[in-house]
Amino acid sequence: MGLWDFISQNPEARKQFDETMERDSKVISLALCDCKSVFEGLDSIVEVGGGTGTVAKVVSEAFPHLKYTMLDLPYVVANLTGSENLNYMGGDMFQAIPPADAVLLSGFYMIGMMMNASRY
Ligand SMILES: C[S@@+](CC[C@H](N)C(=O)[O-])C[C@H]1O[C@@H](n2cnc3c(N)ncnc32)[C@H](O)[C@@H]1O
Repeated sequence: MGLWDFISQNPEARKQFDETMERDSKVISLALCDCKSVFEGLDSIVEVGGGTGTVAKVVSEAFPHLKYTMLDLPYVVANLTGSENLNYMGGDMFQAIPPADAVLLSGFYMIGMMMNASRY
């Protein structure tokens, strides 16, 4: 059983995973907001595997002109509420990623390396 299957069936493991990711994501968010040039010229962005939306909330608030879409598995985003420029979307990145000027992947490389998963 893979990591995502395991934590989808174990709510306590998912909670601990999300809390760990959120702590990490706060640091990433602050760094991203300090690098305004990263978002220059972009009207839209899709964050793939954004978890509970820590990065999405901070970046979409800091850059209100940006149409921000955050994609994660349907059960992960089911109870998240977006804003004027932030839309949470449930789906499978291996099936479809909505079009945008840029794609943001945060935390995937590290997890992929840890899992040695060929899908990453
Ligand atoms: C390493 S975490 C990234 C955490 C996130 N960047 C954050 O700020 O908290 C990877 C995320 O990818 C999601 N994920 C896993 N497989 C996915 C898939 N096939 N399609 C979309 N999201 C997926 C997981 O639910 C998890 O939230």
